[in-house]
Amino acid sequence: MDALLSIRDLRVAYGGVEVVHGVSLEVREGECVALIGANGAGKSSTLRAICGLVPARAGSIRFDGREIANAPGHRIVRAGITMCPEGRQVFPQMTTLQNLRMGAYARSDDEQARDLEAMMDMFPILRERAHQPAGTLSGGEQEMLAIARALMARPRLCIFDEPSLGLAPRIVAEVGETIARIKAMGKTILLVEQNSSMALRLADRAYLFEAGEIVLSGSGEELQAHPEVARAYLGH
Ligand SMILES: Nc1ncnc2c1ncn2[C@@H]1O[C@H](COP(=O)(O)OP(=O)(O)OP(=O)(O)O)[C@@H](O)[C@H]1O
Repeated sequence: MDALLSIRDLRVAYGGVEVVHGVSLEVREGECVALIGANGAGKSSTLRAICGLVPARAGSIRFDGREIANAPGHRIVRAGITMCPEGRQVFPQMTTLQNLRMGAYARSDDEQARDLEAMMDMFPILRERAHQPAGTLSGGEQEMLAIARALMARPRLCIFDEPSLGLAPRIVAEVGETIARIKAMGKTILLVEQNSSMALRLADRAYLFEAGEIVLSGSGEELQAHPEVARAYLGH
């Protein structure tokens, strides 16, 4: 079976300086795939190129059999790719409810109402905070809101960029459980995470980035057991 997302020889540059040097990876339907590696290794730049937020200097990004490299952002969103961005990026002045509706602005009112209920059931704290400006929510609550807002788009591929960043350990565990639940719902997930042990526990497969290249790939378990990964990224 063809992968849902298939990247071949992707190169990304900022102002002529290349930071992603020919990356190839795949995400199959229903999989949770993690990208791990040190700060600045090129994981976020790879995600940004998939979403059309930075240009692909070279290479191919195929989603559901169609080329999307350098396609306009709205076409990529319409194809079914939704990003839950680093730093949550909720709209601080808008209420929780308004933020959630923004996730589904392109869909019918009936569908929106149904999904809003489903999200409030999945994240009871968001029901409690429904009419509160999102900027007044705690970091963990904002992360849940950002995840729920991404799901409101009913994505075929849900991309998470550093969902645990800056959160207390207890909340990080909650975010991990949430991603596991989303995976159990059958969603396809691409996850970038500094917390390598959480990412590798969640992931069916993972890729290790170093200096703009993929240097290792395998199942989450294989990478957890790999001596170099254990030493450099898991602190064992
Ligand atoms: N907007 C930008 N302009 C110029 N250079 C950038 C820009 N964004 C990222 N870079 C550089 O590109 C390289 C790859 O960064 P990227 O954010 O993709 O890495 P990362 O693996 O996701 O790390 P992090 O976890 O810090 O986000 C780094 O050297 C970074 O400094």
